[in-house]
Amino acid sequence: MSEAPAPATAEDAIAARVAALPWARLAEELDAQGVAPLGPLLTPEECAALVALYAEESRFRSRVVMARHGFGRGEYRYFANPLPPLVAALRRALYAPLAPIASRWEETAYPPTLDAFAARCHAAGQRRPTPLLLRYGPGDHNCLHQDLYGAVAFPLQAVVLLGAPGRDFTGGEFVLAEQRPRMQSRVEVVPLAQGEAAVFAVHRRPVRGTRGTYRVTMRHGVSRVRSGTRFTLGVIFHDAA
Ligand SMILES: O=C(O)CCC(=O)C(=O)O
Ligand SMILES: [Fe+2]
Repeated sequence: MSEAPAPATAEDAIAARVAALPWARLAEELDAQGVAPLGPLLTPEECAALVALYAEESRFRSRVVMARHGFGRGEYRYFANPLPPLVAALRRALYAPLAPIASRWEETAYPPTLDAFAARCHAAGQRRPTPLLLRYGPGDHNCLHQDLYGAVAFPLQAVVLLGAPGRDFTGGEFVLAEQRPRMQSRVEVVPLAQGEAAVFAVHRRPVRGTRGTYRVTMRHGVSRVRSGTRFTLGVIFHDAA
């Protein structure tokens, strides 16, 4: 038999897709830029199924209207446990190859599996799940921010664009800003197509300079949506207090 067996479940399919990514090259890109586009990760059907969940209130533990908090304009909802299988699979599969990078960056040992890291979060009182769906309409945007929810933090997170730019919405670019000590800030726009993901630094990353390694501060956000509605899935690995 020459063909690989078909994955038994949707979770297996996600795990196989994540495992097939070029992790050595992605690690180099994360080290150099603090962000790495992963390319296509979800099918248009999987994206549509996640967008459809947005209307199902019982799936979520809380809803945030961004303007009320000065976070920008738009809305997001944190999934309740149990997470949708696709989201749980993506979170678990992405954690494993990112843990060694996170350990290097923070000079500490992150556990090799998401379950073990979740246990660490829970022991610190961070028990609420953090994966979320975000929805932006015309004029909406997400101010530069860092997704930290307690003392225990994983330094990398992922985002998946669920709609098609140009068809479902215009504008709404994902952006990162890097603040270097005693220097002006640098921005990076990360173009994504429907179903494509990017991994990026949550709050800081190490940069090798001539006098050793120093840390730069990272923030991410979304530029103004010009038309249509933009949905994303955010995958944060630490749970919230
Ligand atoms: O909507 C986006 O592209 C960014 C969402 C975000 O801030 C996040 O996933 O943490
Ligand atoms: Fe965020």
